[in-house]
Amino acid sequence: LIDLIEPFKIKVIEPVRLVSEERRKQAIKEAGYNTFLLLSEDVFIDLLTDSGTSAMSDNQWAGMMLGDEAYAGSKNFYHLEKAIQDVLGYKYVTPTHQGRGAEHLMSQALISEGQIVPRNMYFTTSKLHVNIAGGVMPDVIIDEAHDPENEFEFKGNVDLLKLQKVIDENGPEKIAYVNVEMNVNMAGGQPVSMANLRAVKKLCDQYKIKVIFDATRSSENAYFIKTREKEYADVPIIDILNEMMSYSDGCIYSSKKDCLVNIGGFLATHDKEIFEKTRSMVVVYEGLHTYGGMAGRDMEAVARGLRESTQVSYLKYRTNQVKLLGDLLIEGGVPIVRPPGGHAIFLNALKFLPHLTREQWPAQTLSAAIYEASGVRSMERGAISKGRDKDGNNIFPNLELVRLTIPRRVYTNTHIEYAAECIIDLYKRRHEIPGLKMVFEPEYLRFFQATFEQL
Ligand SMILES: CC1=C(O)/C(=C\N=C(/Cc2ccccc2)C(=O)O)C(COP(=O)(O)O)=CN1
Repeated sequence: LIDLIEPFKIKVIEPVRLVSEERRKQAIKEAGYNTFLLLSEDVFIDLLTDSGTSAMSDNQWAGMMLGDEAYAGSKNFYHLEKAIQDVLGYKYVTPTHQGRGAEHLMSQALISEGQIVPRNMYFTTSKLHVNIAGGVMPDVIIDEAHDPENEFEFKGNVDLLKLQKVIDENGPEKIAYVNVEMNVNMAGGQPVSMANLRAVKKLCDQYKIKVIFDATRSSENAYFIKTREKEYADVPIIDILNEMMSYSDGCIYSSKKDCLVNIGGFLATHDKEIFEKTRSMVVVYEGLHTYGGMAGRDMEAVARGLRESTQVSYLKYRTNQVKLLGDLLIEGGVPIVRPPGGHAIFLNALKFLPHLTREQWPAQTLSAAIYEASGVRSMERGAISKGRDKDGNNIFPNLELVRLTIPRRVYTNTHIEYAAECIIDLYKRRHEIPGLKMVFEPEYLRFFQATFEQL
């Protein structure tokens, strides 16, 4: 039990309720079988996302009362800048309203038309901002990441041969930067090893290619380095993070995850030129360079949350709660991506619903069926999220997944056990679940607003 014990006690609660099965059937139908379109009040346990859904600490809430809402030079910005310098080791900080703001600035600053941004594995908004800036984003992740059952403990790693091939085939000048995400979301929350980060930087330095991290879940990645790379077993998380970031020129960071806040983002860099480019743009798209679309109080909460996210007792509890869900589902025979990720458990919808064709959208079907059966909300992370190729054809990735994403410091292990029990019950009657057909498809990031009907 000691591995699961919460390093906190609860001071404030927010009531949740399980609406009737009849209401759930109606609600998911009204939402077009798209969990993004459900009303929060109809959701019992919300495992849609870990983004912006964490519980803040008393330390962070106290910080909210210390918001310096000066338009320019807010002291909370300097607290945020100092926290990033201390925890991540970057010298320069450009604040943004959330991760997409940082992705927008970074891609606009570094990419010119036709350039390439190799990334271990795509993330939807990251890829879209690279495309908007005129670039393309080929995946260079190791093959193991595409095999849900493969238990390699660093499935987020960059495949150095694939990266070398992209450089050789296109020439280093065509590479805008190499982009490495930590605890790779679309691969199942899978970490990158320190050894791999070091090797990627060494390779890129040979060609003077910049390395930009997506550090959104880097504290959890640091914890996996500490527990899985033996030479780091006794190294403090903050030192592991500093070393990780030393193998990059800069990062984008959606503070809504590991920084334990409900809104916020930033771009941080060692490179004065990147800083000056993005700092000049932030005033056009996000706000002044000392608030970037965040209130002073929000910057204070991020500064305090980033420091809190390096506590081993918290990271141990957090990642073990995710693993508890994974272990319960494995025990119940439910096919999931292994090993359990840092922020979520991903169900293998192809194996869960083998009677459906890809055009019946197994992952979309499963996420809707889970809600109807249990009031638990999950997120489709398969072909609907992947979208269409440049010829307009649907892409059907190996990883047709449903993500059960655990918010930080929010749910108890009883909630986790309830979700596991309901999904195991659903698995037993999986052949009864009908597929879906898409009846509305928006132009951008279709997974947010597409609607479906049962076949
Ligand atoms: C690795 C990574 C992320 O996971 C990320 C956001 N993730 C999210 C939120 C989301 C975004 C798009 C579709 C579905 C859900 C997540 O549910 O997983 C962003 C954008 O940050 P932003 O949401 O603050 O703009 C950048 N990088």
